[in-house]
Amino acid sequence: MSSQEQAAAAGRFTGVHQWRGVIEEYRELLEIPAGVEAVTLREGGTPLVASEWLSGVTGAEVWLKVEGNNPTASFKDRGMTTAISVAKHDGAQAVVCASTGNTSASMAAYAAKAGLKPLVLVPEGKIAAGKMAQAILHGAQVIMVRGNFDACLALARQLAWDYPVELVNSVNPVRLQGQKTAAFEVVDFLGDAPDHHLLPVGNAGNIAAYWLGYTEYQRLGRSTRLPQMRGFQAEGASPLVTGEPFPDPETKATAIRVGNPASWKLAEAAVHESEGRFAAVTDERILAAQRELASRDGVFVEPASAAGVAGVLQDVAAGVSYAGTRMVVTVTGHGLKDTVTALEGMGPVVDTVVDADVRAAAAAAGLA
Ligand SMILES: Cc1ncc(COP(=O)(O)O)c(C=O)c1O
Ligand SMILES: N[C@@H](CCOP(=O)(O)O)C(=O)O
Repeated sequence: MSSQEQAAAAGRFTGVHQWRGVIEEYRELLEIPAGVEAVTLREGGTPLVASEWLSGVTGAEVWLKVEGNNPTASFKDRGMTTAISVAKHDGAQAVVCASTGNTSASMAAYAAKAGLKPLVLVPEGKIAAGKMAQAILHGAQVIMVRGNFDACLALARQLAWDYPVELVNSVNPVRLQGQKTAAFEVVDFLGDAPDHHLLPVGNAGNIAAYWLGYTEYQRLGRSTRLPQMRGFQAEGASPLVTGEPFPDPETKATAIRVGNPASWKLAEAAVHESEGRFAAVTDERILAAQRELASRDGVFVEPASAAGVAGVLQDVAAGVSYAGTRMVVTVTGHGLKDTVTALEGMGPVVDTVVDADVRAAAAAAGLA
């Protein structure tokens, strides 16, 4: 017996297949130049976690695609490995992005790994502390802009146009190449595409990327069907629902506080071609969904990430039937990124203080 076989027999991790990151796992399906060396933090390979709670609520088989398990704790890493790898391959020295937080955290991490200079433009006062800390610790130069995300993106585009710095927002098509691998993983895991795929939508690159992935897999014969794509936006930032840009988008789900999504047309095409739809969910529903997901399924996501879950609950309350179907709901980023918003509105939840005494603790816990 080889040492690997012995380790496997003993039930230990053998390293037979260590996940290599999305470029090496799916290189032949990615439209990136041949020979690009992967700048990777072993992103992707995230779990599909069965949600007994949502399955019970809907009568469907519901899976959560938990993207907070990526290296910088959001789905952005899938696109950043490709964008930064190609930027480095092409000789870039510096990269820039506009961000509501997660893109900046991801870009900064991959730029650090690649030895590139990261420059971040964020809307002043609207970035969760955890994301800001990530960008700063990874060495980004962070510039606060008096304006919203859409203004930051316009500025980032102009900077990349006028100066030697590569734009790595999702308007860079290489980003979507990486992000489409989430759809590949769903099919690889489930054996086929689900009936419905639900997810939060902000700048709209991700829903476009999933659709790209699903349609490519079907064309390759790796799946037999396509899911209906259902995108959920925060009510105060729901241009894809109303059909008009929001000049002043507002939502507590700061990650999706976007008034004029860059991938508007691609997202509309995904929804139209899949016979899906967009819908808006209120901040109250988003925050309630975030709390329920954490307390019922043990999955802690940031507010924006709960928009798809809020959408499922809203649909069911409105009489939409998912019964008997198979659904995937992407939860896009980890809850630890924004603990302030998570605890807001919960009141004094930890207000019991006792001496280090077992009887006092038992009495306070209602055990005695
Ligand atoms: C946590 C989180 N969820 C959802 C989204 C929305 O993704 P997209 O902008 O690709 O629509 C973003 C970023 O926009 C995000 O950071
Ligand atoms: N939520 C995003 C907004 C920018 O998205 P991108 O996918 O176009 O980079 C963020 O995290 O900044």
